[in-house]
Amino acid sequence: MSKRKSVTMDDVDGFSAAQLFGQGVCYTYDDVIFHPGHINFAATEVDLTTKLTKNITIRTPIVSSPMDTVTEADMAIAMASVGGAGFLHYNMTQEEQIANLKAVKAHRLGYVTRPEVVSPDATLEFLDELATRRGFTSACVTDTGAVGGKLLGLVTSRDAELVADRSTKVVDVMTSASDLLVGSATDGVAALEELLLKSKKGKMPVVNAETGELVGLITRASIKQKKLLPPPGAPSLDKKGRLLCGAAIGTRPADRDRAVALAAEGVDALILDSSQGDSTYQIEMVKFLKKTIPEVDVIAGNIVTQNQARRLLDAGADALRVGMGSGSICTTQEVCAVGRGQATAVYKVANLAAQYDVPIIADGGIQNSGHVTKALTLGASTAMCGSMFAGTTEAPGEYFYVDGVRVKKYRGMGSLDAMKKGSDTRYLSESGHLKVAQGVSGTVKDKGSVCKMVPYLIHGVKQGFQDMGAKSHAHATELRNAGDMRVETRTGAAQAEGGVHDMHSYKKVLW
Ligand SMILES: NC(=O)C1=CN([C@@H]2O[C@H](COP(=O)(O)OP(=O)(O)OC[C@H]3O[C@@H](n4cnc5c(N)ncnc54)[C@H](O)[C@@H]3O)[C@@H](O)[C@H]2O)C=CC1
Ligand SMILES: O=c1[nH]c(=O)c2[nH+]cn([C@@H]3O[C@H](COP(=O)(O)O)[C@@H](O)[C@H]3O)c2[nH]1
Ligand SMILES: [K+]
Repeated sequence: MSKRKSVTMDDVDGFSAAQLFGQGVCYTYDDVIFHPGHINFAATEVDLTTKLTKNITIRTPIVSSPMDTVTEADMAIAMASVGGAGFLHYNMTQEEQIANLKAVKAHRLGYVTRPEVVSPDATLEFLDELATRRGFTSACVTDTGAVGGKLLGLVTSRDAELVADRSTKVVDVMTSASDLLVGSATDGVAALEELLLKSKKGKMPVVNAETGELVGLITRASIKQKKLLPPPGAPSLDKKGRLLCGAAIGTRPADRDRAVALAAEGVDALILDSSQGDSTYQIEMVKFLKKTIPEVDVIAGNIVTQNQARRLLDAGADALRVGMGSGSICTTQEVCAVGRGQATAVYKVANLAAQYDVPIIADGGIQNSGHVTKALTLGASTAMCGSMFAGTTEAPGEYFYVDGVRVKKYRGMGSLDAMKKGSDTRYLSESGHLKVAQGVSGTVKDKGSVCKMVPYLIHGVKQGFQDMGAKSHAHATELRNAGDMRVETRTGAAQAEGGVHDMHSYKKVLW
């Protein structure tokens, strides 16, 4: 018999999530910290495949928020390309939102996102204006002035720069289609890229060989750019092989028409975009949508409690969006005195939604990969980001400089700024002329492309899962439900210790 005294452990080392979140205190991501688990697999083996909604599975558990400084077509294309999803905002007309959706659905991976296209009658002056605003050096010319029109030619800065008369029409200076290197859309992207590289040319329009209609553009610069990015992995696609795309709508009567029109163009999921989703308006809307366009999944919200969740789940919601006042630009908790700490909100709502087999989206307050990891391990199936993706190349709006720093605008959808643009037709509009903002407007730094950011972010999350000993989302759920995933709160000093400290100076470079 061994003489060594048997080793005893404290009865309680950390808490189960149920214990921690059942004490009448609400916490957010930074308040809580997870205990490491046992590692017997590599971080690269972690599978983060998850449900966006009841019927949609995606490989990358991150989505972009339907805000007018975050998600239009370019962001939705980029997010689906890296295996996540984007939700088009609706602070624009129905026609504009449909045009954005069509651009996503028409996009082919490997092609330039939304190539510049002009009509043959456009003047060089018009081209100059476009170039200054959008910073491009060439444009395809089609009979309709848009992708889908018959390709007539290509106009580059070289064709146009030395022409003194700026009222000259594009048709008079362009290189016509018959003299161009043109690819056929039936060829794969790899073959098209090879053709372009071999030709030593800079750009190649790609057409439908039978009709001559422009399908897209491949450029030497875009091939080079792709080589600099981490491999994106499998994209998120719909049943027809097109990029997945979601969109937001409201709960006003006109939003019913908008929803039906979006469904006709192939939208995959609709978010009912509200700060407080537990309303008769939303319940009626969920029921209407499930009856009228059952092929489209409906995401209801925002909510933060089980009571709110139950009503929306009973109405038939296919996913719930969780978060009230947690967003970086949100002032709802200050203005309205309602909301909840985001970690508690996610945990509590996820617990109830799991009983309906409905996934939840943790929306707002995500600042780093650790927050995504916490959201997912507390029960969210995806994390929704606003500020993290604002300021990227794919976010709407142009860059400008503030105190020498390159920035883009980022604003809350309930800010006065956004309300002026259009959401005032709904936002607190019951009060007539009185407008009380529930968000702010400001700027965020240039962050480069989301196509580069997301793969690193996801790898950070995979490392977090590995540290906790969870191989997948389902495994994390198992550990959490069994009480094997241990969690504690952190004091202010512990939080400070967990961050960078005692440095004279440092630079935080994440990847
Ligand atoms: N997640 C969050 O913490 C917050 C998000 N936001 C964002 O701000 C934007 C605006 O949010 P909300 O003002 O909550 O938008 P909303 O459209 O849900 O509500 C605006 C007002 O219209 C009323 N309303 C809605 N449907 C109606 C109908 N059918 N008939 C009559 N009245 C109706 C609502 O009760 C509310 O008073 C959204 O993009 C939202 O995501 C704003 C504040 C907080
Ligand atoms: O109180 C608010 N006032 C607003 O004006 C506002 N606009 C957006 N949102 C919500 O914030 C989320 C984005 O949050 P992050 O920037 O932290 O990612 C978004 O996804 C929204 O849920 C708002 N909340
Ligand atoms: K906030």
